[in-house]
Amino acid sequence: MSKESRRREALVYHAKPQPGKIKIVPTKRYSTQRDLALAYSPGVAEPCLEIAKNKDNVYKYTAKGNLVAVITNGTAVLGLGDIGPEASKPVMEGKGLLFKIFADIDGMDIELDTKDIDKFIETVKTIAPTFGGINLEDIKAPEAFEIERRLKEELDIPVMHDDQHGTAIISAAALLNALEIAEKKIEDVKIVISGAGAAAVSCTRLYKAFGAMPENIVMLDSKGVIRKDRENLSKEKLEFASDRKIDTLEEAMVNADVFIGLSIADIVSPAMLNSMADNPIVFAMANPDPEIDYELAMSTRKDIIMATGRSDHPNQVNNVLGFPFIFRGALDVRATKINEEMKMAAVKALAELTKEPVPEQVNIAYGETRLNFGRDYIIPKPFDPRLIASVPPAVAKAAMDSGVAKEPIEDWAKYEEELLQRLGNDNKIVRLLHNRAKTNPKKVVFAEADHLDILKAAQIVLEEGIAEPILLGDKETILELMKEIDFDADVLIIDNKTNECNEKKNQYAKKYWEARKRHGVTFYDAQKKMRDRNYFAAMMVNEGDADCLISGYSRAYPTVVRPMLELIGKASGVSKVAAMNLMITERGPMFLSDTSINIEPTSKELAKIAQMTATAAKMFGIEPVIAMLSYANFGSSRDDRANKVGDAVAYLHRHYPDITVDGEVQSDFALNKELLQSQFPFSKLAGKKVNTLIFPNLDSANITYKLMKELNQSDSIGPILLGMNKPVHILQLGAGVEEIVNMTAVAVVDAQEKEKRQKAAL
Ligand SMILES: NC(=O)C1=CN([C@@H]2O[C@H](COP(=O)(O)OP(=O)(O)OC[C@H]3O[C@@H](n4cnc5c(N)ncnc54)[C@H](OP(=O)(O)O)[C@@H]3O)[C@@H](O)[C@H]2O)C=CC1
Ligand SMILES: CC(=O)C(=O)O
Ligand SMILES: [Mg+2]
Repeated sequence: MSKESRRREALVYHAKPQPGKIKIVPTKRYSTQRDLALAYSPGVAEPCLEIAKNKDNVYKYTAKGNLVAVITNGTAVLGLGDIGPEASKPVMEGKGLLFKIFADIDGMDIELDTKDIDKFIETVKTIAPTFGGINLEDIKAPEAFEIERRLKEELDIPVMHDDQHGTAIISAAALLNALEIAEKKIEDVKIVISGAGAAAVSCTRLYKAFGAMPENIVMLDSKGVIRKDRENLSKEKLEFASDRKIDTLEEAMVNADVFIGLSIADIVSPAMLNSMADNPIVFAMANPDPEIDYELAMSTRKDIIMATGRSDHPNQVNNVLGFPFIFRGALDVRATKINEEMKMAAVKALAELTKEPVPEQVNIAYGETRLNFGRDYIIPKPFDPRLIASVPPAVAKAAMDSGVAKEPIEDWAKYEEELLQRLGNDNKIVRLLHNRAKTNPKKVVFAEADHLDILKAAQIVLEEGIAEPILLGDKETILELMKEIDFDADVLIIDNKTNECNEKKNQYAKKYWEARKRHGVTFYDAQKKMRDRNYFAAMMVNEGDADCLISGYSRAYPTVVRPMLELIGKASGVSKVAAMNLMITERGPMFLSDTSINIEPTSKELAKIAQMTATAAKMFGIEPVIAMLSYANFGSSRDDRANKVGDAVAYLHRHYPDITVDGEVQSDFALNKELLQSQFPFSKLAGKKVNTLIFPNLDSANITYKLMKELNQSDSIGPILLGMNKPVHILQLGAGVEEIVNMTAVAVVDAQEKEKRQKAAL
């Protein structure tokens, strides 16, 4: 993606559909008069009085315990410098977003319009009763040091300057691992630190705590090497002043083993890298642009172990890996501080986690085939779901052992489960899907490309690397709409209504006629059909001119399914196709079938639908646990409709013993694992978390998924066609851009899977 398109995309991302990145939502019922009488006057007086009696009750009755203030004055925003409180707000909202998605903490950004240390401290102290923790952010040194020190002394909630300690923790973990790979000892290595601000000073202090020798360290600020004989050094700079009689970065880099960049962009040259010792470790962490460009560094030396603060290269050494998890652990034991012991525990947990086998879903999420501890993987990836279960417990335990925890944890297994549940409702599965598509993008024909939303989606999938779009539709309209959204990429546009396309139309018509001539289709009919974009698009897929097809945006579902069934047909061994919806729910992703095709399936068809749904769930990296739903439980009714579901289960148990499936079962039992365990302990679902629901007929499935979508605002992907011979997917009438993008990713992954199966069959 070019810098200019990233700029535009970032601005639109922040501006639309509503400005900013976070909002506040209520967590309690509020619909009736009775609810409001509890939420507000008179009921609200009761918790007020309890808290007035004992301040600690504020943790029991309010959101304080999970609320962290992200506070700045905008004086050192990323590497952009002193850009002021308003301009820093997107970064602070971003931290709030990261707090939420990685650790389920509510992060509230607060931008203060003051550079006066006392005023800053006084303000934070005044608002501190609201919060469970204070995350100081992007405040320049040396003010940041005094602000943090005094607030830590004067407040009894955890206070952490993220740029200092978050960065120190992450970079120390990465450094320890990089040194292990380079086979060097921290006591021996020569370290150059570029930057002498908040981040650099704290990082260097922590490296010293892990064994780095002061005489091996050279630190530089904007004026060059910080020498002991330099005048007017702050006390923090003096702490790292060097005896060496050198002045420049160029001189400092000669024979250095480690370069730590916490300063500004583009100050390291290839020549400097070449002057470093063997297996040099280079952490160029300035944001958004590092001290040396990643590609430039990697092309300069092959033996380099390189990291940046950015997410678009391997080894992202960025405090995003730290602050969400450190505060999670601190809040969960009501720590009064974040102390050295807690920081060291976080470093060790991160360093050790890197050496554990990486779960497949992390590989998929990052489009990697096999992440393994080594030069390109010295620190876990932020989307690693194991982080939440590793770092907060380590931090919480250290808080307890060092005596700063007010509410110690007793049941660690339960705590770990609670941590994992906190992340149940995010968009991991969508991310996983997109990243999987990106590993091997396919050619997708959009059969209704002369619609704005389709074009917007096509632009996104192209720019994201999910797919290579082919735009089918009225060329003039397409070009006009593309101009409207600045979609200026060179993509293939096909207008099957024009004469330009006659050759292809004839070729496809001939093929179609060959296949259908004994079904009453004349060559003239076939030619006419090829003017219909769904027929034309289906032939493109059949003939290999496109890998997948997306249609249905502007037409009713059945009118689009029909030509697809006629031309593309079912996969071998499939008697009936079906459709599945993936719902993103509070309890995690759920697969629902058959939501769109089979009105009253027989028991055998129902079994087949379950089996196809199981295969599709695996495509999303999820092991299906299937409940076959009914109004009855395990033979409690002799009615034909309940028997049908019971027979389907018996068929599945006989023919597909590896699938975890049971029923017939009512939906409340299926979704409540304790209830099921207590009443039907013999069931294959007992004690398991059901993630796939197979409905007895189309009425129940379709009504349920639409109700969930509308009532719960659950995101839905689908209906995803199951059992087709080629990756063809049909949108819901008027689907939104996000839905179209997601369906395109489904189509691409479907194509990848079909390709894999074909290769395996050869
Ligand atoms: N990857 C990550 O997780 C993180 C990265 N960072 C990055 O680190 C950088 C510094 O942040 P922070 O410490 O908060 O900011 P500060 O403002 O506290 O410090 C900036 C430091 O950079 C020094 N500097 C400026 N120009 C040069 C130069 N040409 N050569 C050497 N040093 C120079 C300044 O020198 P002087 O003292 O003379 O003014 C100052 O010491 C930013 O780019 C930020 O994005 C920060 C935190 C986390
Ligand atoms: C990552 C971060 O906090 C910074 O660059 O300031
Ligand atoms: Mg920062």
